[in-house]
Amino acid sequence: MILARAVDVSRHYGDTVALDHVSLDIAAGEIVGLLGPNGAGKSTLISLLTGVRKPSSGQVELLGADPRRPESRRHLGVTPQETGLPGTLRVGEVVDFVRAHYPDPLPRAELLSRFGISDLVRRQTGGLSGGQKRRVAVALAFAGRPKIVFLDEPTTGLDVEARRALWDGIRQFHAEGGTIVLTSHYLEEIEALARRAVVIGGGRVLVDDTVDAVRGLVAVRRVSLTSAVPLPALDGVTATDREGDRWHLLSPDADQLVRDLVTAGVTFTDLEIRPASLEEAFLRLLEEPCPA
Ligand SMILES: Nc1ncnc2c1ncn2[C@@H]1O[C@H](COP(=O)(O)OP(=O)(O)OP(=O)(O)O)[C@@H](O)[C@H]1O
Repeated sequence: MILARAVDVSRHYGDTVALDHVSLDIAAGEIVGLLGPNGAGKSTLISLLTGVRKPSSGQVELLGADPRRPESRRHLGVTPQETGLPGTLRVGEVVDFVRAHYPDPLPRAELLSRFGISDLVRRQTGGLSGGQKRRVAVALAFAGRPKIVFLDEPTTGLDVEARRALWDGIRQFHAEGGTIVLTSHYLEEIEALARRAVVIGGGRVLVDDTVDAVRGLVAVRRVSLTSAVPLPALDGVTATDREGDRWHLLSPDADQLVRDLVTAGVTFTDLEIRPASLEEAFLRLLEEPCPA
């Protein structure tokens, strides 16, 4: 059963094309990770699927109907990238306020304990730290026992322990049959939660595959070295940057690259190899011919 669907959807903001003919189905029981660089269109896609905005063209569906209809939205939970909590209310009061909008909400204590924030129940939200506010905002998406939840960068800015507590809450919801779409800038987060990853870049779906497959695509190494002489053309190198004598090369196979450098007789010093950042890997994907 398809819970959310985008069919050939585009969305423009003035001259900016935020989404460009995107099609996507989210089936019941899935956890789908949306990945992509800043400005790729992830938040826009979420805003269309949750009925906050309308597409410029194409169709969106939530639970088989227009996401703007209250009947569809009753089964929806959302935590946008930025949320405002009423600062003078206590966490317990905010939770009850949100719960009151749903026919069969989770009990307050259960919701708080699932997301590891029971100790905050009597605190005014205005006095919470940024990370604590974020945890409350994410928990609120689950208050009404939704069928599908959209989380836009749920754990950005959280420490490791808080992140794991939120992951546990998300996993429990999924284990009970819930469906989740989340965006993240951390591949680690998508790996921890999702099986399917959709990479969005320049408003288009670049890759829609298993997390394992996407990990393979973005597992690029950054090889840095100092060499006074220009480097020869090397197999597998997808990008080269030079700052004076310092060279930075991107390659999926750093071991082979180093062997090739030695074989080519290049004299180098200060060799450094590290994983390329996700942003570097996405830029590389964006430069490749689009498989979608
Ligand atoms: N309200 C708006 N008005 C004008 N342009 C917008 C608006 N919202 C988004 N955009 C533009 O649309 C494009 C897609 O933005 P979007 O926020 O959907 O990307 P994103 O993938 O969520 O990025 P990030 O990872 O930075 O959150 C960007 O070029 C952005 O500047």
